[in-house]
Amino acid sequence: MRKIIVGSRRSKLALTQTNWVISQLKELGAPFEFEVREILTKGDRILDVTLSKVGGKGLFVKEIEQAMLDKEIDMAVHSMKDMPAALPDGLVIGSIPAREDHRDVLISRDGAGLNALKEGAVVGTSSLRRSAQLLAARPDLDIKWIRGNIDTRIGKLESGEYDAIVLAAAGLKRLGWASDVVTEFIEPELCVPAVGQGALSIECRGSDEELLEWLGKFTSKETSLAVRAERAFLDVMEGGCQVPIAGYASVNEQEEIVLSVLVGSPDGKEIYKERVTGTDPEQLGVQAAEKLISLGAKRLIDKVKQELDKE
Ligand SMILES: NCc1[nH]cc(CCC(=O)O)c1CC(=O)O
Repeated sequence: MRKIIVGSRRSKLALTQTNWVISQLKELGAPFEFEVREILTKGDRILDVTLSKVGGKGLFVKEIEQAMLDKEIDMAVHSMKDMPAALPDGLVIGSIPAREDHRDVLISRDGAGLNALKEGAVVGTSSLRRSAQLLAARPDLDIKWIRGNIDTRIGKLESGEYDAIVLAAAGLKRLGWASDVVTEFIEPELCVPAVGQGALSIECRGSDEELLEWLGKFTSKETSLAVRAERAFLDVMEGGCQVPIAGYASVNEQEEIVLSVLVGSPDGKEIYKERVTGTDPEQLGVQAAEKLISLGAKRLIDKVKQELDKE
């Protein structure tokens, strides 16, 4: 029986996602043995500075992709939102399973939701996207950087370092946290999620037809369409981590893709937002990007990039 080596980051979330995919493949009857090989990525090593300053997207996937090209591993399960828009030659996304909750959540110490947080409350987040949109809704908030895994973040909230924290619902749910730890689920109308948030990407070599055949069996058609539209948008914007960029799509009852996108300044004072509907995911992503660009979003991205280069 062929042995599939699955590369994974060492975090609890990454290993949980990896083992979930393996169990799905086994349940489908895939004729493979599996071995999980842990890989330490740059994103895991760098914990002391904001990720936006050390090269943005791709930090969690590059080493894993190299190991796949070198045939040290055969496949890997990533959080879709950690994947850059472009894949290296030779690798493909073999499966996009059905999406987990796409929303961000707020967890506060005293049970106050976003609107009820006290004036100047300290809110922990590690994403410019969240910071921009939270500040657009509540300019008085004191956004403070927070990193570490979910347990660490909740620990920092409980110790009083923060009045509230904002993180992805999907991570919490996958790790089995009960939804009663959540104070408020933040809908996309208030905070557009990150491109790919809540979705998984199963990557393998494009030449591995045997594995691809099995991976294709648990692809979700709806999630694939949505994520393709979001990533086509991301590909045009090329924002990486430096600029707050958000994109979320779903498929409606008429089987059309509805894509909401946003670009803003980190302080939330300048926000560009659009919603487009269509049937071709790649065209729709490009159309959304062009709309934002015509509103002035590209100027904002270039400005933020220049400011970072100066530092
Ligand atoms: N930024 C890191 C990250 N990458 C993927 C998830 C889990 C949620 C997901 O799969 O989208 C998280 C945690 C978070 O944002 O709170």
